[in-house]
Amino acid sequence: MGLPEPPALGASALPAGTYAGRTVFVTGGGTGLGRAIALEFARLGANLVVASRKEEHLAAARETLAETGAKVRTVSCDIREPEQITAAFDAAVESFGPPDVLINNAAANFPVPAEEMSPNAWRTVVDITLNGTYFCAREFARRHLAAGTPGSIVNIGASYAWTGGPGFAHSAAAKAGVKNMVETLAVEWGPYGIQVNGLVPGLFPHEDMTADIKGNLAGTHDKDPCQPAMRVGRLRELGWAATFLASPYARFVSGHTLVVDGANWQRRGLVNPPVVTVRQQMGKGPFVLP
Ligand SMILES: CCC/C=C/C(=O)SCCNC(=O)CCNC(=O)[C@H](O)C(C)(C)COP(=O)([O-])OP(=O)([O-])OC[C@H]1O[C@@H](n2cnc3c(N)ncnc32)[C@H](O)[C@@H]1OP(=O)([O-])[O-]
Ligand SMILES: NC(=O)C1=CN([C@@H]2O[C@H](COP(=O)(O)OP(=O)(O)OC[C@H]3O[C@@H](n4cnc5c(N)ncnc54)[C@H](OP(=O)(O)O)[C@@H]3O)[C@@H](O)[C@H]2O)C=CC1
Repeated sequence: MGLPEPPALGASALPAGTYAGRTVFVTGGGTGLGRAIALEFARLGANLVVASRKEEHLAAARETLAETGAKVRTVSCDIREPEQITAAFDAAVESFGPPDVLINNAAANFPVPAEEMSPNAWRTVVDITLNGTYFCAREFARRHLAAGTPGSIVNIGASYAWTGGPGFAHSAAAKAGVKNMVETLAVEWGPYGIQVNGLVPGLFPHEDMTADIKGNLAGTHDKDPCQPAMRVGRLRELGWAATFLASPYARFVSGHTLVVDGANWQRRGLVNPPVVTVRQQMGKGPFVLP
């Protein structure tokens, strides 16, 4: 049986128009989870700013979000580059005024045994996932602090921030940093009216997943018997969680990371299954020095 299906796409837990006149800035909002989150804000009346590197992803955001009637601005931006983030926020202000909400969703990840990872591979993932998230939060907060206006930040995380992530040493370490940053920034910026929370998706397969991650999830299916929920997440479930966390109804929720994963990360057996190394899971033979 498992956990019941949620209400249909288009239903909302929040009143219609909750985000009317508000602007939401979503990094990586042209694909996958970022786009699903942006869509839920758009349905609730927000203006959307979507920032990422690739024009094809920005075009996908414009197409999806236009269907809701929302006003959308897309801007090319690599979140590793603070000056590009500043320019992206300038573009947002030009279109809609200062963003009220920042969804720090963009991230990078690929499976690789830790002993095989190049220094540049480590740096790249940490630079996008941890540094980029901080640079965006910094840009958002500096503008609000200077103007004396409130705001809300939601950082998208991953549950291996707590557990570690064999095969994902770079991303797991970066996401642990992202979760820790939520707790620090919520305290530092709360006095200025800025709420900072985290949102951790469980398994939410989608068509935009990179080939690496798709390969890693081969065998997963809709009614996944490996999940305590006996199913994977539905994208709208994440959209509802994000729009709640950033809404007026969650103003006293800050410094919290909400996990939406059907309890998957808590899963333990009475008896441990045999250990299968990351190399074996990836079909690799013994490590040899190059
Ligand atoms: C699982 C559940 C949790 C999910 C969490 C998620 O985040 S899902 C979200 C997932 N979504 C995304 O990740 C979307 C965004 N991801 C991306 O844009 C790319 O995957 C990126 C992260 C590589 C960045 O691109 P870029 O053009 O900036 O970088 P670049 O191409 O120049 O590579 C830099 C270095 O990395 C190396 N390297 C790369 N791949 C592999 C590999 N498979 N193996 C080993 N190494 C690899 C590459 O060789 C190079 O090192 P070198 O050779 O110089 O020593
Ligand atoms: N899908 C899942 O099951 C899970 C996802 N997550 C997290 O959810 C979030 C979204 O993941 P998902 O939708 O699956 O992944 P996607 O690969 O679909 O999305 C990643 C997005 O980040 C953008 N991005 C990547 N690098 C940069 C950069 N340097 N600058 C600006 N934008 C960038 C990409 O756009 P572009 O290429 O145009 O730059 C893309 O839109 C991530 O934080 C991920 O870690 C966590 C746990 C599970």
